[in-house]
Amino acid sequence: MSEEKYVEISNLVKAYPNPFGEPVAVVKDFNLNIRKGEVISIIGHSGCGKSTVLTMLAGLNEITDGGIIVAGKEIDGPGPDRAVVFQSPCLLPWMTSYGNVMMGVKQVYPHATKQQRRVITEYSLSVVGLADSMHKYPRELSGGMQQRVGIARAIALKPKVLLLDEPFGRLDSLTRMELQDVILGIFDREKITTVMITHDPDEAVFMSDRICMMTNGPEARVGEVMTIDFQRPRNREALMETDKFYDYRRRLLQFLDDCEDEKAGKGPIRFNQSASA
Ligand SMILES: Nc1ncnc2c1ncn2[C@@H]1O[C@H](COP(=O)(O)OP(=O)(O)OP(=O)(O)O)[C@@H](O)[C@H]1O
Repeated sequence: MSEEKYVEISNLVKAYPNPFGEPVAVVKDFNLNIRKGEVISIIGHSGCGKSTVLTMLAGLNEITDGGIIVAGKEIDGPGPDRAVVFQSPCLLPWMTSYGNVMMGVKQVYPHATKQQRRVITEYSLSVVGLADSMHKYPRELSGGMQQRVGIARAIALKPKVLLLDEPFGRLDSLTRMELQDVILGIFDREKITTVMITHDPDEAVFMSDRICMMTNGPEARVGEVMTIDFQRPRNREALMETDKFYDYRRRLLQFLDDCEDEKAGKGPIRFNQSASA
């Protein structure tokens, strides 16, 4: 298994039926290789197919054509090697934060002792800053805290790949920044290979090693991949003082503008030819 191609997405196609039942390829010939420990953001206009790609990676959405290999193994349905965090954490309301995380831990570590499971659960909750709220029920937690439980639940499974589908999408901007810092801390500590969907160019630049920009659908594909050359651990204030941050941000916005122009028939997208997947 190659560390350079820890995740290999090759010629991925997804077709959904249109109202007449005919297949329409929403995503077509989507190619991307992801290194072990790398953090990749996927950005693109609404409806281009970002969640479609992520749910195929999660094994929750059937692949029409092409394939995905994770750590040397072709994926075929969901598995504990890939943990997903959605916009809403969907916690079981009758269980505490601890209970919600423990539930997944029990499934993934059936042979661990009670003590080992307790350590994993408590560690995951403390990593997301919930050491003092482990025994609270979801109704006693704010939206941001609930999302922290969702993240703890995902990392407790020690996944090979962490999949984040707009994990901060429903949060106010302050909570969003707090959670971005929590996730960045996890990247630094756990070095989990991560694919994250976002609509926010600043978030993409701040958090990613590379940003995969998707063209508009139908037949959406990788338009350009931009490497974000900032050291980790990252500090928001320091990054935002660099010209590089704004150069990256400008390029992202330019790409998204070009996609809009292409859709409006104003001409082809001027992809950056030096970028590669
Ligand atoms: N189950 C489905 N059946 C038919 N069409 C679907 C289905 N799921 C998604 N689509 C269509 O596929 C396209 C891509 O949807 P997807 O949710 O992947 O886009 P997205 O980029 O994640 O959007 P957003 O940014 O708004 O969340 C959209 O046109 C959507 O309407």
